[in-house]
Amino acid sequence: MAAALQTNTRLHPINVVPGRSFTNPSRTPCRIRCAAASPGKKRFNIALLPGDGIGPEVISVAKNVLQQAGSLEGLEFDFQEMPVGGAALDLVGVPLPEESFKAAKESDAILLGAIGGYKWDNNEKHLRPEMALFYLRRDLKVFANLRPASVLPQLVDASTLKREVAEGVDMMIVRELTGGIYFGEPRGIKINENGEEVGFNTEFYAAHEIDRIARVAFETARKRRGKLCSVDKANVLDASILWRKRVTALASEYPDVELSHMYVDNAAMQLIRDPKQFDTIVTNNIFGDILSDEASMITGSIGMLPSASLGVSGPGLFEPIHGSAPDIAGQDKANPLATILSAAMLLKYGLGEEKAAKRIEDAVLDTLNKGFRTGDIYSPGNKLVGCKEMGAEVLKSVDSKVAATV
Ligand SMILES: NC(=O)c1ccc[n+]([C@@H]2O[C@H](COP(=O)([O-])OP(=O)(O)OC[C@H]3O[C@@H](n4cnc5c(N)ncnc54)[C@H](O)[C@@H]3O)[C@@H](O)[C@H]2O)c1
Ligand SMILES: CC(C)[C@H](C(=O)O)[C@@H](O)C(=O)O
Repeated sequence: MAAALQTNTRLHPINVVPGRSFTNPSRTPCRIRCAAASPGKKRFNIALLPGDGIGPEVISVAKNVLQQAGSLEGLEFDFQEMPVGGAALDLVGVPLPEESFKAAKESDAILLGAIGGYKWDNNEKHLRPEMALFYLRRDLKVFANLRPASVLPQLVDASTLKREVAEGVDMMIVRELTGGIYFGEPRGIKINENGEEVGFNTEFYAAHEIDRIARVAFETARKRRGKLCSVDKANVLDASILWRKRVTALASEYPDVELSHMYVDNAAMQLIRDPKQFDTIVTNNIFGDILSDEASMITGSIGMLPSASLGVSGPGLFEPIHGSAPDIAGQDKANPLATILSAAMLLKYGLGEEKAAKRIEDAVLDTLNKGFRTGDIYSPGNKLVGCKEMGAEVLKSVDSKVAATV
């Protein structure tokens, strides 16, 4: 298997900023040999963007799981690993090198680790690692961010909420990803008429942006338990008033979906009070960012939550919802399950390969059933493992499923 892994890994030279370049240890892909070696297999190009901090640790583990689950379903992957975020800043001076974007854009799907870290925290805004995420999301036009948050039976005791509150929680947060205050104009920092510095951003939504995310959410709810809660701040914000109006107008097209509305401050409270009341939540960019981090703790850890960012066409972007966790980076402490489950979402939503996705989901459950836990989801009586060992155990479970089904 290791040979196949290496053969399929494409490491390309990058030339981005004039006068500055770097070359990855170049290994030419052997397309002909690979294709000849496995006739009849479906092949996909996957862009791997490990990023910073724990990003490379969780991506390396998730890549192996993706490769193995895929190969058991007749899929072959050409992986192209490219720098983004702080890693790219250090190499070529920009957070999203053109070559990295090109590789992502031309791939069939993108798996991203995480971006950011203390080292670059004081950079000017356009030179912050996080800008890579904004450019990727905006330029790939992946406006719909699906963030599932389910309490797995194996992890009820890892939740910070009481068992009876956490047990059975299963929700999908549909976060608008390419609009709102993250991208609205005007924004900036300037000196006002009193000579004082002022910082400002604009929460901006056009009707079509609300409609398209609302449609994704209605469709999502329809395939789940048929309940959609739209979260806004329509008692204060004009953009939210329009949001609520458009979502309400669309409801007549989805009579099978029960629509409700909730103010975001109440939603933050209700998520902790009675999270089981939620099935599908649809909300704007910033509220979705905050509520999904909150929801992650109901499930036990932010290290558990995957995400899929999808547009109308082109590759989807798949990433854990957590960040680069600089406090534990390089210590083999990261929980790789959010990234492994993002790989499952990549297979399901990005490539339409549901069977391979299921293999990964089953393997994660199997690994948890065997009692393996990283520190963030550890509870007494289980076996504490690091990122690598957790990955190795999931890989074993992917394999053992084969033995059971062959
Ligand atoms: N999508 C992304 O790439 C993304 C998302 C959020 C934050 N960030 C960036 O990451 C950096 C750190 O941000 P932060 O500290 O606010 O959030 P974070 O998510 O990186 O970490 C918050 C806390 O959760 C823990 N944690 C996160 N992921 C974990 C995992 N897989 N396993 C175990 N523990 C985990 C961390 O150790 C930390 O204590 C910042 O630069 C931020 O901008 C990036
Ligand atoms: C790092 C940051 C820019 C990002 C966001 O706010 O979208 C993160 O919190 C996320 O959820 O992916």
